[in-house]
Amino acid sequence: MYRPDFPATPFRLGLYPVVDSVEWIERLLDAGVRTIQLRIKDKTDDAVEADVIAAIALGKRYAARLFINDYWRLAIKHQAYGVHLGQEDLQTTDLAAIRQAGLRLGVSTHDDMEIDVALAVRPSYIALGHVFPTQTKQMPSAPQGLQQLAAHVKRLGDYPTVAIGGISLARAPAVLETGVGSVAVVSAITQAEDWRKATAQLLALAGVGDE
Ligand SMILES: Cc1ncc(COP(=O)(O)OP(=O)(O)O)c(N)n1
Ligand SMILES: Cc1nc(C(=O)O)sc1CCOP(=O)(O)O
Ligand SMILES: [Mg+2]
Repeated sequence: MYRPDFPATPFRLGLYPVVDSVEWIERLLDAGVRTIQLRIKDKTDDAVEADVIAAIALGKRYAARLFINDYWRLAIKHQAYGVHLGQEDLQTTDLAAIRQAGLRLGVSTHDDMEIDVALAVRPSYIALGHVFPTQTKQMPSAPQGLQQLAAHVKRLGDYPTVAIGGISLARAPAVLETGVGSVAVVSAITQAEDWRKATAQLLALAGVGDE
């Protein structure tokens, strides 16, 4: 069986909001979230560096697991807890530098072949998406659905996993029933009528993750 070749995360990362600003990071950490990602798209490193520094500082202040999406050089430079990368990023990233710097690595996957690629990298966790249709990101593939998610979770055994894509409060219980270690959400929190209530309800279902 495969084991991570990057620093470990707990199997259960719990509720994992993916957000695009330092303001959201601070709000959600203050609301009790302990696994979170800063996902700012299509900017230069220079343009996002101040936000990356601020997000990492907040992650440390709240003893949270703060992942930086895409900007792996900045994540290393400022010592984030971890980095999240997509499949296409794997070809252009210095993975050894991330490992040597002691950062955790999460990798996106969307089917069995992408899981093979991810397992070859032996990241800290494997993200499984998109489970349901999503309005947040244009996806080239079809939603995998709960059955396929459950099959992936079973295949991966005790490898840490994160489900993402179209996960709402109503759908979260069925997602968690697959045995996946974490649910990552964007719109279920950021587009909620009452984000505090939505976060509290999702935390009650998915938890804050294990130590
Ligand atoms: C937890 C988690 N899972 C998947 C993704 C998607 O990452 P990626 O494929 O790199 O796509 P972008 O988010 O960069 O558009 C994620 N960010 N987080
Ligand atoms: C950023 C992202 N990555 C996905 C993947 O499948 O890799 S799905 C997704 C968007 C998730 O947003 P929401 O919770 O609003 O559906
Ligand atoms: Mg990415």
